[in-house]
Amino acid sequence: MAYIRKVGVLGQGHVGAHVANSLLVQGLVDELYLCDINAQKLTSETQDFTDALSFYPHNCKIVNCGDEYEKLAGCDVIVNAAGDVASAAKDRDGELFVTSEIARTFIARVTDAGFKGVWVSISNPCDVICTEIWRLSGCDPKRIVGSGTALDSARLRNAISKRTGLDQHSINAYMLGEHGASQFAAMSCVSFGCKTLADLVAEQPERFGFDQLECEEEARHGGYVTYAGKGCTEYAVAQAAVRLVQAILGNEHYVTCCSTLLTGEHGEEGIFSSIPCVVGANGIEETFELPLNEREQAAFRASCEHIRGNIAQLGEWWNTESRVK
Ligand SMILES: NC(=O)c1ccc[n+]([C@@H]2O[C@H](COP(=O)([O-])OP(=O)(O)OC[C@H]3O[C@@H](n4cnc5c(N)ncnc54)[C@H](O)[C@@H]3O)[C@@H](O)[C@H]2O)c1
Repeated sequence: MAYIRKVGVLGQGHVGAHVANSLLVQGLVDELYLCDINAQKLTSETQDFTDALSFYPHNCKIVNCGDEYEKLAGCDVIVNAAGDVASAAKDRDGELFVTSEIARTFIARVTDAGFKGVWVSISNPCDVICTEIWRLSGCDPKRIVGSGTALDSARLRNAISKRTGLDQHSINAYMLGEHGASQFAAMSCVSFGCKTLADLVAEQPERFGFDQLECEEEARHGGYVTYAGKGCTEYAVAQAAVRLVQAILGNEHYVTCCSTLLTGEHGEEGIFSSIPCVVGANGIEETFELPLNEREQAAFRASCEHIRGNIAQLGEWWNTESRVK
């Protein structure tokens, strides 16, 4: 019998709706379970997707789950896009108390209903919410994949592509650390094919000797350029998340930067943050530690401290409700 791919999406705002639509457009899902506390919005989105079924590559069962999170328990992957993006107008930390409270409403319920699949979490502050999912579910942390700096790394590749004329797909370049203001570019590890940026700077300085800090800044602030005119970012993050879902459903062993529980990488542990990861059927299959230079190592440490600072603001429920021993 053919395997039935089941995906749940929590939150049908700008991001969640685009995730659902992309999953359908790409034919990646056979059963789609949608949740939102806004019943009217959810009914409308479900209707719109259902109306489009004749035009997607194949049929799909689309289920309006309302706020009955337990109905997502049989999914292979649950995408968390629940939040309130208006609270993030100034920075992503603005949603800290909102999204952490929202996540508290569903993590234990989904877990207790027997969810055995992989979480792909997008909601901001992404690294804090991933850490919360781990603590409140007690599940194997490998089963939690934060979209993290997958999108910021794409922005970095765009910045480098513009300056070098090379295709984004041919550039290995990652933003590491928090999906937030403290992220940084691991420029010492950038390569094109197997050729390092440092070698190319020496060989073709006029083309590859671009301002690296300017590229890093473009990647860090790209989201705010988008947010300024739309009040949200949606297409790019949805594609980044759907790429992760595809890698999980296809057991691809896809290498990307995303948020994972640190277990000693670069001297850090106990929180989620972005480093290069191998993504497959079990979630995070493996992590890669990059040979960061001194500046980058210090930036990673500072970024992790920022995430810890946010977690520290959340109060005692963080510890009392934790299922991590
Ligand atoms: N990681 C990234 O790269 C990235 C990029 C863009 C947005 N985001 C984040 O993704 C999240 C969603 O963004 P958006 O623009 O779609 O926000 P939005 O405000 O448009 O939509 C959020 C949706 O979540 C729903 N929701 C709230 N509480 C819920 C609950 N308890 N259960 C189910 N649904 C609930 C709301 O009703 C709303 O429909 C935000 O946290 C945002 O900051 C992350």
